[in-house]
Amino acid sequence: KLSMEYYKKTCPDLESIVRDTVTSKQMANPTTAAGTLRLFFHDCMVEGCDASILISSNHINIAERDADINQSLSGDALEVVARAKTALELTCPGIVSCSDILALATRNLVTMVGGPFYNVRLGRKDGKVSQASRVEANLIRSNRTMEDIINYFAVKGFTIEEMVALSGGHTIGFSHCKEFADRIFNYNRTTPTDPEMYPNFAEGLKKTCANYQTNTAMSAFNDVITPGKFDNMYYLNLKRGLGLLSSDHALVKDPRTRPFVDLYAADQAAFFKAFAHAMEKLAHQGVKTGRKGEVRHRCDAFNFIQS
Ligand code: HEM
Ligand SMILES: [Ca+2]
Ligand SMILES: [Ca+2]
Repeated sequence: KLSMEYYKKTCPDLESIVRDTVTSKQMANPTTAAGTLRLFFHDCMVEGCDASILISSNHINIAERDADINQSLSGDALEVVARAKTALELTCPGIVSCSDILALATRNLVTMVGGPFYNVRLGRKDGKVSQASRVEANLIRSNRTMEDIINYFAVKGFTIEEMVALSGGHTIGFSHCKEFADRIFNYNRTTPTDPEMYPNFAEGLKKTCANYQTNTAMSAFNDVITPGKFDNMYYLNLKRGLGLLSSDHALVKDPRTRPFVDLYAADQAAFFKAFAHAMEKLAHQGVKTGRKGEVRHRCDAFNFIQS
């Protein structure tokens, strides 16, 4: 359904316009790459890769962006897509969908910070539904069991190996303290801190997050060793007790996921190959073509609501 040549005639400069926009944004704001990767994941898992995540709420609709789990999505990520859209509307107005822009921007940003290149096929249409109430059932929280996480990804069509590879997205970016506070302050009745966390790491996190309930912006890097570089350090960290989220650490505990953690920790090329493959699959999740969607004029509003 999707193709590499989709905009070849109608917008031949698409790739270079997206590349230029993304490069200057990432250089000015180095957190853009991680923010955009997470934005893309949250888009594709809810209504498919259709830019439903980019819609703003208005008086008649509470959009996905306003669901609790999406409150922490990156403003820089939303902005890089909006900037690319503005540039594209000047060159080829009404042609390129916001969902294709997000897919391309994500790939370029992952590659820019050191991750693998993969092909992004194009021709997605933008969705006409974006409801906050449909988000929670389609995304998963880091405090869930590995059983739940495996099942969640299976329902979306991903194998255990693909899930472990996609979790490697946490090799970049950060998490707010509330996402892992239970692991350091409230682990169980016998100990406040997960004893499987590397002690100095846990101590550092406790300091960073000491006032997290009042200082809600406090956060920690997902990959404490190479937070800005897309590499396999995430898996090496997991083996040393340096995983941040409960769902990260659970990957080394569960016998179904552990072999893949070991493989990707030992072999970055194997991780890159698996990640690239899984991202291509993610990018095809529930895509809409033809009349099932539209090409938005602006990424934060449906066409039919615009005056
Ligand atoms: C097991 C499923 C997953 C869970 C439970 C999970 C959970 C989380 C949580 C709680 C955060 C922190 C959000 C914040 O506090 O701002 C986060 C951040 C992030 N996640 Fe995931 N995630 C999962 C899978 C993925 C996947 C599949 C990707 C992409 C391939 C991904 C990419 C990211 C990135 C890049 C960040 C950092 C965002 C930033 O720095 O702005 N995650 N994730
Ligand atoms: Ca979506
Ligand atoms: Ca890293």
